[in-house]
Amino acid sequence: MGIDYTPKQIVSQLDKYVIGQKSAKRAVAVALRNRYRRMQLDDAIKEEIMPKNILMIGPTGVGKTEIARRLAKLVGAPFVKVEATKFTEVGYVGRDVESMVRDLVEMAVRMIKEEKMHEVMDEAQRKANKKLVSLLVPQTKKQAGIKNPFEMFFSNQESDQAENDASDKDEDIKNKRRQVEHKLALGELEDQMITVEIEEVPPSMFDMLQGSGMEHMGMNMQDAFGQFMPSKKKKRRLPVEEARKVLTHQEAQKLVDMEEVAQIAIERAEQAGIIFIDEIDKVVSKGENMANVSREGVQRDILPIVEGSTVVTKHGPVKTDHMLFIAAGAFHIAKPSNLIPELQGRFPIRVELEKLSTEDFRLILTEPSNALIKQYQALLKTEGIDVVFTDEAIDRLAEIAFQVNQDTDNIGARRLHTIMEKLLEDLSFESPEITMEKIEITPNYVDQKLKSIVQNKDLSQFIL
Ligand SMILES: Nc1ncnc2c1ncn2[C@@H]1O[C@H](COP(=O)(O)OP(=O)(O)OP(=O)(O)O)[C@@H](O)[C@H]1O
Repeated sequence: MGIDYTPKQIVSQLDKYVIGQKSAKRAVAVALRNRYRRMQLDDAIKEEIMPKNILMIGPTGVGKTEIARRLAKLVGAPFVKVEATKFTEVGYVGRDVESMVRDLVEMAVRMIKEEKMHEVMDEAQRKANKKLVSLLVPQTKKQAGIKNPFEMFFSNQESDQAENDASDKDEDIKNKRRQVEHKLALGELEDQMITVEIEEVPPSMFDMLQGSGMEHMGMNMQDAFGQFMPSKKKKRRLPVEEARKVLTHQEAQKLVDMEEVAQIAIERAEQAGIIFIDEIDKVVSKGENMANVSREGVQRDILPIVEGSTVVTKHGPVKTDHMLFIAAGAFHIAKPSNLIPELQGRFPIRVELEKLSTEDFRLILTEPSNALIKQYQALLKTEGIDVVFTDEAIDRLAEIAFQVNQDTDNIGARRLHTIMEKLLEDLSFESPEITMEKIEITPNYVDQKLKSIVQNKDLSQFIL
């Protein structure tokens, strides 16, 4: 799935979402292609080739995460983003570094489960429809006694004789079921209320211990306690239309072999997983005090995972050797050379991301497939309003974003989110009552909504 993209193809796909940042895009494209190249080799040499991890250096909000996340999506690779600062050294309270691998596997399991559920959807739907029929026309007299919508259609057909004569009754039920099936197929029973049983799977001991730094203990405890935590069943009354969705989901879950899912997920995480470690520069020490020593400890703990080790997860052991790690940081104060040497060696590809210019902001607002302006336009269109931005208005917004970033904190393209929200706040509130079909956003409109805030530094720190 996309794994055979050439680097050029990858870059051009990334261009759809991320403006500029050419060298970072090229680096991840090559890393991905190398994976594909490795796959073509025979096992002996394949095992020898380790992925070349990437260090992205650049200020906040310039597209580091976006590039990695889009890349993963493009090729169906499991992806997690973690903050290096959330980890503490082994033995201290906080997340242990291995949790990033467990999170990746969880992500892979969700992904594969979704894929598998999709594959069995037709069969699940057929089964759900069958179940709906038997809920609407229960088999036994006792069940038939439960008030159900079917009675509204067929209760007059029930007779004492049918009660006594088993085969007549069977025939009767068959007929009723056929009729209900027909009505269901025609969509005539969609609003009927029925009672369905919903199974709630309780969290496992392992899940409960996640994040407590005691996950490894959970491995054994899960076995010990698992049997005391049966799944709960809850009854809910729902219209047929909703009940069908619930039943289809339940049937699909039953059809999916979770052991197979776990196995494929582990393989996918091992071979294609991408772990994005943000704020790596914040765990860099200069060795001056205790706090710094503990930061270095985090790097030492991360090292074996990046070098390749086996992490125990509830789905089984996972090897990290061929996962791709992308570490990122602003490196304003610390430098990559302040990382412990072994870790530096594991991130041989260094790419710098550029600060974003006014022109970049203009492009980010308009060009990407998911550009903010397109998103707001789509939202307001649902109220029947066409919001049109003049080129000058977009220029003005880009200038404001740039200026506020300079005057307050530079949060990169994230500034555009707050600015757009403020700009369209009133319109979003009033749009259901507005009768105009087209609203033009002009530089004047932009100034009217934002100028006073931009000019007041204290205010813009809070609002924009
Ligand atoms: N070059 C860009 N092109 C398009 N959108 C961008 C770009 N840079 C940032 N954005 C948008 O800004 C937001 C933040 O970007 P992103 O998460 O990539 O930041 P980052 O560089 O990883 O920063 P941090 O390290 O603080 O997480 C996202 O919504 C992203 O879509």
